[in-house]
Amino acid sequence: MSKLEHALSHYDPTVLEMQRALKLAQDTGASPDVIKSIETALELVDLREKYTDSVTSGETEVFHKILTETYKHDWQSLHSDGKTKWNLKPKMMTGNLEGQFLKSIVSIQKAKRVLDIGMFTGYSALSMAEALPADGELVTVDFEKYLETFTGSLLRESPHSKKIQIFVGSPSDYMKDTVKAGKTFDLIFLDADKSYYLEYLKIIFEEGLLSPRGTVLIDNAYTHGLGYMPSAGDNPTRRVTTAVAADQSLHKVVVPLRDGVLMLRRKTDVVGEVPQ
Ligand SMILES: C[S@@+](CC[C@H](N)C(=O)[O-])C[C@H]1O[C@@H](n2cnc3c(N)ncnc32)[C@H](O)[C@@H]1O
Repeated sequence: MSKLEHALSHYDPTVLEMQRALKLAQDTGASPDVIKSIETALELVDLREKYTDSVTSGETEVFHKILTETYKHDWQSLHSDGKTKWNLKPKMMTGNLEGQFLKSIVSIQKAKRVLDIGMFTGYSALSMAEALPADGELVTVDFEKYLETFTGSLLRESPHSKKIQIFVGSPSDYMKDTVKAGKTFDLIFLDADKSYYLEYLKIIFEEGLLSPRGTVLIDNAYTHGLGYMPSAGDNPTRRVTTAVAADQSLHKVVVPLRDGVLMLRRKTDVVGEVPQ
């Protein structure tokens, strides 16, 4: 598979387990029918992904460039040389399927102000910015100083970058300052370090960062299975999803797209009224 296909199967634990089962079946001399059946299951996953991609709107040239440049870059050396805090990896990009989903939500929401936490090379930021009106604004936050120039120049390839503002630093500081300044966001996408999400959600819902009728999207609700595998034990993903599931003020839905996207809204914004 070409790297640029940017498929989900590389982190779906079910697929990894099926690949393991296939190898076990081959190594232990299982019947040809068993081997064929496992191969068919793996092929079906691949076909489903290709089908999903073929029906979904395709990516434009600028996104192809983001993908290509991100895959070409030597992130490992940057990290080893101390130029990035995180060992950044191309597979961290949201990619076309999720990008188109984010874009749809921005347009359905009729959002004018969007906050993107975890910029990396700007795939999610630009996907959402493309759906904003001309006077819309998207702020993308990342703690990696290195990305300011690298991602900034990639984003400038698109005219929609005029709506994008890059903030390098701590997301909670940015969020708190925004609340103090009396500004809100209509859509907030979280795609960074999950250990901080409960703190972000407090600022978003309790301190008022989210506009009335706003929406929050949290990426990696599955986190390669950490959200639901019994063997995974306690981890940041599960702490966030457990807290969210218990919060009766929120309407929540896990969208099983790529690594899972958790959509949150205030329940009062979702539950309709009964006609009198
Ligand atoms: C999964 S990537 C984001 C991918 C991006 N949304 C996209 O579509 O390509 C996570 C990003 O979050 C950033 N990050 C991680 N921890 C952070 C933190 N505590 N504060 C700010 N940014 C952080 C990383 O530098 C990385 O660029």
